[in-house]
Amino acid sequence: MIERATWEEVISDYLELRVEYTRREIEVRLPRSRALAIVGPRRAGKTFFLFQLWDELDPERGRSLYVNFEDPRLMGATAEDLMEMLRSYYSLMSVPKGEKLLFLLDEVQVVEGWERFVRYALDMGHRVVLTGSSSKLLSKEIATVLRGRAITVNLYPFSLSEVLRVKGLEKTLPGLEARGKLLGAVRECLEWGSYPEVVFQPELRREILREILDVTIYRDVVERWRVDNLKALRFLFKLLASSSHTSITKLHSTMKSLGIAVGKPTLANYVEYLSDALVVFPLRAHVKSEKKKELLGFKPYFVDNGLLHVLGVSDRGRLLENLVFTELLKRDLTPNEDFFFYVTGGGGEVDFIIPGEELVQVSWKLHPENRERELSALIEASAETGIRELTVVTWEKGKERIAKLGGRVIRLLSVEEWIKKG
Ligand SMILES: Nc1ncnc2c1ncn2[C@@H]1O[C@H](COP(=O)(O)OP(=O)(O)OP(=O)(O)O)[C@@H](O)[C@H]1O
Repeated sequence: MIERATWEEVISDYLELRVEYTRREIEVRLPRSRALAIVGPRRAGKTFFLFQLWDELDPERGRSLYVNFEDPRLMGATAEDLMEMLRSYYSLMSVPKGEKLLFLLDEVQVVEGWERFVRYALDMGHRVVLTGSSSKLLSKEIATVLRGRAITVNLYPFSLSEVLRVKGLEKTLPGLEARGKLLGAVRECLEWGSYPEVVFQPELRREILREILDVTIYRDVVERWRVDNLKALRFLFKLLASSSHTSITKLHSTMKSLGIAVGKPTLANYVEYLSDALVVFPLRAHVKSEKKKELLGFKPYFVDNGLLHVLGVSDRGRLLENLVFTELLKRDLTPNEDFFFYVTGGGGEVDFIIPGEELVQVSWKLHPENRERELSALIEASAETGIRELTVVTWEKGKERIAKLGGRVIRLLSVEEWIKKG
């Protein structure tokens, strides 16, 4: 039981708390009668985004309260305590009972029965924004426990354009020096990713990324799912980082050949746990037949390039492909729902297909040896799907801006040109 005096202290402490943050470029609507759940991987900035929303929705903080339930003063809080929180707020702030409030509930999953309070608050006409860490509360679970009374917004590490804004480089200025700085910033994202802490404290980036990996693996996967074969999980994680295209069968045989004993169903579960923790995304092929989809395996992508880096990945092509993947995520596209990879009838592969919209091929550089392969896969995929928006994203910019082939036009963009277009 949390006493009223404790609630009053907690509520007023948070009302006074000011957080300096970089504005995120994420649009949200907060409808009445539904809670807004902010969902994302560890350390992406969910708490900081709550503070941004607080400033946007109630800048005076006159009819709202923020509570972080990991506050040690609130240990053991239950749904009944949340009712006491509400009463304490009305009396502390001398607000007439029944006045509509905005609740910002951080790490709400630690409160036993939180969903009952949220449903009650919505029924009473209050507005609710919440975050839950993926160790206990997955986005799909939020939808279930709130019985459809939540909308979710996905929050990932900074997008490239957010990083450029942080560094004051969002408007490209003419001149070699400005271009050099811009390329330097994009290269840093390619190698070190864009977790906010990494962007703000580059001198500590290796340690920060290692800590994020550990928290994700131990708290969101091992503890949550009671994984007992830690050796297999850690090895799998590394293997996923170094594989650009794989399948459970392939992973299983690689591990077997290295003497790591783990069953195929267990491996499939581990991949799912990592994907629930929003750290690894197994991207599937865009095909109707489930059997074919299974046969084509998946392409593992990571939520941030920095994680790949500390896992020892240095292949530039893989890093660039992953960067493009993370940008698609940040455009609010959901892997395996809104985008996939594509395999043509002739066996050519296109890295990303947004069905009905766009085909995107990623290549470090187009040169005579790979040009034909990369472009003809796009042309073939275009003929098969009817998609005419065709792009090749490269790192090294050639002189060519567009390629005309097979009666189609393909845009050749460097990664910084491509993000501007998005
Ligand atoms: N918008 C931002 N502006 C400036 N710094 C930020 C921003 N977002 C995040 N950070 C930095 O990243 C750190 C982690 O952010 P935050 O605590 O919001 O992440 P989280 O997603 O809530 O993490 P967890 O899942 O571990 O609870 C912050 O302590 C801050 O240093």
